[in-house]
Amino acid sequence: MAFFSLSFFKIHPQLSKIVAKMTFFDALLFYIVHLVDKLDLWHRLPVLLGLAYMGIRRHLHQRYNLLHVGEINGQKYDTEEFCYRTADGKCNHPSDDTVGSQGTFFGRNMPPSSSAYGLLDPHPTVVATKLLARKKYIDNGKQFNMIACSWIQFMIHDWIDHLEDTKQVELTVPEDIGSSCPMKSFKFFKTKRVPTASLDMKIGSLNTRTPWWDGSVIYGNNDEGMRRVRTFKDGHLRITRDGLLDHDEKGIPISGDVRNCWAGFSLLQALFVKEHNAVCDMLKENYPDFDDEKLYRHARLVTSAVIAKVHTIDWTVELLKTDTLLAGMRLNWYGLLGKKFKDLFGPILGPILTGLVGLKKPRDHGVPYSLTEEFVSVYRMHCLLPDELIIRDIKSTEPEYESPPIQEEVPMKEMAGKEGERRLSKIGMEQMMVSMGHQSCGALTLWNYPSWMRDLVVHDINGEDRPNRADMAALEIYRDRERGVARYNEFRRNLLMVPISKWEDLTDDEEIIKALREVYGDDIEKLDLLVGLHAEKKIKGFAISETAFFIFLLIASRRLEADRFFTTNFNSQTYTEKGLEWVNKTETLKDVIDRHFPDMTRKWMRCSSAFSVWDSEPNPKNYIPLYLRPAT
Ligand code: HEM
Repeated sequence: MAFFSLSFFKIHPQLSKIVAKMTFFDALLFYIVHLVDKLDLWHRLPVLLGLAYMGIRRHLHQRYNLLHVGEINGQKYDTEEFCYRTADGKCNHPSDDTVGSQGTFFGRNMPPSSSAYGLLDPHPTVVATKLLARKKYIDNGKQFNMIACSWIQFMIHDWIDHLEDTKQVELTVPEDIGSSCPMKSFKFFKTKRVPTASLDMKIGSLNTRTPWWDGSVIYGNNDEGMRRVRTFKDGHLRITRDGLLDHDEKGIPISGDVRNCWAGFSLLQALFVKEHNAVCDMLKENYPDFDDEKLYRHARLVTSAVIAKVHTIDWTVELLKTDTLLAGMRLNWYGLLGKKFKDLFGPILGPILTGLVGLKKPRDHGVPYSLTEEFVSVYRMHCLLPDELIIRDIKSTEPEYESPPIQEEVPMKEMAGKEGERRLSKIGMEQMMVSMGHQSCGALTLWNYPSWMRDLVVHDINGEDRPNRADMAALEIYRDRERGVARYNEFRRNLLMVPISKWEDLTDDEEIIKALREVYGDDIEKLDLLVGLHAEKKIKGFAISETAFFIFLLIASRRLEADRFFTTNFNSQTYTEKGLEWVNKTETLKDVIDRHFPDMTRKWMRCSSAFSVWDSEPNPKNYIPLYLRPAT
């Protein structure tokens, strides 16, 4: 019926303003996308049509949702000389050595928020208490396990972290909700705001990690970090005999990034150190004249590509479990013609037919590569974390594929920081991996923010405990506002989405609507982004909101196509023939686990991906070719 009402054809004035700046062709594409959105249709279309929709949307975002922050003043350099990933991310962009290096600006996907609401409107602790705080743990069912949860933290610590100011802020809980808050007040460092020489974006913030997909989570973000983790023998990284990370005299792990670590996160770091060292050994065997430096550089390229591939065609496919997204993610890596064609003939036919990886030249769509403020905000996924980690007894003599029995439930707080490291060394790598594989992680929904994170010991950049604890739920609300990230409805409009016009457009849940009214009244424009993302009705199969997904659609491709080492230099000259073969033969996290623990998945994993709950059913066989499948 909505089809025939006048309001159906109306476009929000902010959207009209954006469309007015588009070319005629792009405006036409926008109207197609907008019509499909109004009918809430794209995710219900057959795979090929769904892909076409995503292709058009990504094109529009590449044109209208990439904003550069800061100056562009790097130097030209010799790309032949720097045909490896440098310690601080310099020398990747083909003509500007600084793009994407440590300490460069976060970009933006939209202008800073234009709303006039204050930093404390409504108070972040009120939002946290009334809308975010966990009432009862809600999990993700069989779709996503604790390895998947740790994986995304592993990625975040590869890509992004904001530089802090030396000035502190104190948030004091208003009296009327005081009794329901774990802390009466808490102090934290402001985000450092840095002036830029640019006229459009006068201020921005800096990324202390290298935003490239360069494995900095295990290799470090600069020369000093890189030196800490290397053994300088045979290209290897430091690891202990039990296969876990080494620690310094204070008990802090020695790895590329150690801030706010917990046992599940350091487990993945250790797994990929093992992977790096195994690549070094393979290279040494095949290229005996390679010295330590050459082995290290090539193994870093290979291991970073394995990480990027696992994320693209394994993790993301489990996060967004529909045929259309399975096709979309495989298309990004292999193209429409698929793996067999690409393995045989190489990436010869451009992005659509043979994928983004291996393109002749990197593509940044006219905007130098960085990760963005909005990307950080949609990755605020602390609700994935449970209250307890369930440790399984893997020595039990249960028949194959039955879940190993529960041995112990450990509060997550005890699995974090130095205490978590101590516990992990007792549990060991195998038992921890199998346990995490069998536990579902938390769902990204309201009232599911882990209570233990509302009184959290936070780390500084060196992994040391800070004296001031934080209410993370309230802090996250504050951070988005402080950084000028648009609130939910403005965010949607800037992303060319249909805005909500009443709470009922966001959710059918009456209890949630009542709580939203209590906090924001009837002012839907005031709704915080984090709350909106967690309240939004989800597309079937998606563990995240559609709004967050559209940022992913843009950035997931960009991380590959803007990187010289996934495009021009994704070849056997740069990676070595055997190195490239290693990447091409590794498809999933299961492949990596199998390499280092040959019996583990055979014995304990029943499902198809290491990111789903391990005792769940494997994906059913589907004889219809992927691209010809109907709507799911
Ligand atoms: C035990 C596990 C974890 C702990 C203790 C932890 C703790 C923290 C802390 C203290 C911050 C900085 C807060 C601030 O000052 O703004 C932070 C930031 C962040 N965390 Fe986590 N986190 C954990 C897991 C995760 C997971 C699973 C994700 C999933 C995506 C995640 C995503 C983020 C993001 C996106 C930021 C913002 C980074 C930035 O501001 O640049 N974290 N986390």
